[in-house]
Amino acid sequence: MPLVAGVDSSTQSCKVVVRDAESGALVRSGSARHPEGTEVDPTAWWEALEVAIERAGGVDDVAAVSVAGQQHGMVCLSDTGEVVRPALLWNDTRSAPAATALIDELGGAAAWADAVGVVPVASVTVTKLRWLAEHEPDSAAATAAVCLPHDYLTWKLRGTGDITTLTTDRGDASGTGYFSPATGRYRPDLLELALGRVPGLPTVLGPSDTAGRLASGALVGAGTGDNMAAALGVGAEPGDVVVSIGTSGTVFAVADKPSADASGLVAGFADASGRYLPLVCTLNAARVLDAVARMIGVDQDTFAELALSAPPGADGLVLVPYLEGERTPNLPTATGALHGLRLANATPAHQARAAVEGVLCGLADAMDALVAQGCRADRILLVGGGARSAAVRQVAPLVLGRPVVVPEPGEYVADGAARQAAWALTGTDSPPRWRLGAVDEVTGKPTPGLRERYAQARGKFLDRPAGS
Ligand SMILES: Nc1ncnc2c1ncn2[C@@H]1O[C@H](COP(=O)(O)OP(=O)(O)O)[C@@H](O)[C@H]1O
Ligand SMILES: O=C(CO)[C@@H](O)[C@H](O)COP(=O)(O)O
Repeated sequence: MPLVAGVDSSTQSCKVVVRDAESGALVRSGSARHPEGTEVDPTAWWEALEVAIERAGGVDDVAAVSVAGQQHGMVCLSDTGEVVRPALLWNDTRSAPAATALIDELGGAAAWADAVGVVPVASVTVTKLRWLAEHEPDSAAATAAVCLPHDYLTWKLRGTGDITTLTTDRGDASGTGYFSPATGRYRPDLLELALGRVPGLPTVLGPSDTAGRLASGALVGAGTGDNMAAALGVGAEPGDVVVSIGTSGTVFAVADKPSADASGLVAGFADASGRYLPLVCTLNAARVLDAVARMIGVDQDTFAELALSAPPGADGLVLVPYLEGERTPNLPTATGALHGLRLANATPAHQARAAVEGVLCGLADAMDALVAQGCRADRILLVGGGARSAAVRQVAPLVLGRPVVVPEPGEYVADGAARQAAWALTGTDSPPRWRLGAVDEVTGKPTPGLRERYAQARGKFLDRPAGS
């Protein structure tokens, strides 16, 4: 049976899986770390991809490969295909004032939601281009083409070196702020509004299209954004809500119609199957747990044990998790806060519990916003690195207020990319059916008063110190 490879070039690392194209069975895998920070030289992602491929036993024997990547990152290329400046990532908040200006200039949030399905916040690529034009005009002038992380890696894999051959897909393009998921077309006027001109853009491929070939002759699929790939990886269908706890916290659903939420809470993305992917994203998820584990001086497993040893609701201790500022709600200069501290709850266990509950309360708010947009939440699937935590798995239904289905720990973004590669190979109308594998259904009684207490606390925090 032919093999296919899927890549997840996410914020913290690059993961590669090699699977059987027909059954989806995992054959081998590898990963490599990415540099820290909210601006990263894209060549570091390429180097990490090469290492991860090697650790996965290479791709010389695969028949097709697809790349999924962290969304929104601004990759600027010169006319000879050199990187002009480090990419600004989805979690870089410096373009928040540019987002506000662009909203005003187009006539308000509803105008953006109608045009491209998203209301710009600092994460969205179009705001980063405005920041570039204002703060680094030389880099802006040197930018002959702009693309996204998965577009860049897909192009590097094909090795043409010619920026006119860049490709993307409608899923990732829908996170730029200059592509309309509803029409399937770029909005060059919005790009011009941001940057003052229209640089070269990747060609938008369909879900099972081929971008080109590797030197080995293997097909290169269209690739997509990491959340779109995760939806493919878990086989999400309308009625499913996926909650992903990675560097970002995301809550999303597959939908048959495009969405346009003028409140800006729900981003109306396209998916990787030809449908749509309304999504809410927070900047603060697994890394909040990492940070609190560090603060109390324990590893992940001890952190989870501590969190589960504290009572639900942490005896009133509430963590507002805005350590990175926040995107949903749109509070780019916010910081985190601990509220309700008393002698009785001043313990590592209470802090661990409050951290898990705080992150999940933010995602429960996100799920409410998604449901308010008309998405059904018949089944909730929990994935991402944070879902490896026993505390997250057990506390999730107590906060989300419904049973939660947890697939076996795995790399669902890379799996989704592999499934897309298999689809490019077969050329069928829909992606091949791969079995999801064992799932664990976790239930529990919702914690009384927890979300109300979080709602009381979430607006109370200090802003970041000036200049930081
Ligand atoms: N057992 C665990 N408990 C808690 N967090 C975990 C555990 N395993 C991994 N993580 C966290 O998951 C995060 C990485 O998740 P991942 O989905 O790979 O992120 P990304 O795709 O954004 O790079 C890291 O912050 C890591 O600390
Ligand atoms: O910005 C978004 C979604 O809109 C993020 O979800 C990024 O796509 C990064 O994903 P992870 O690295 O956290 O998986």
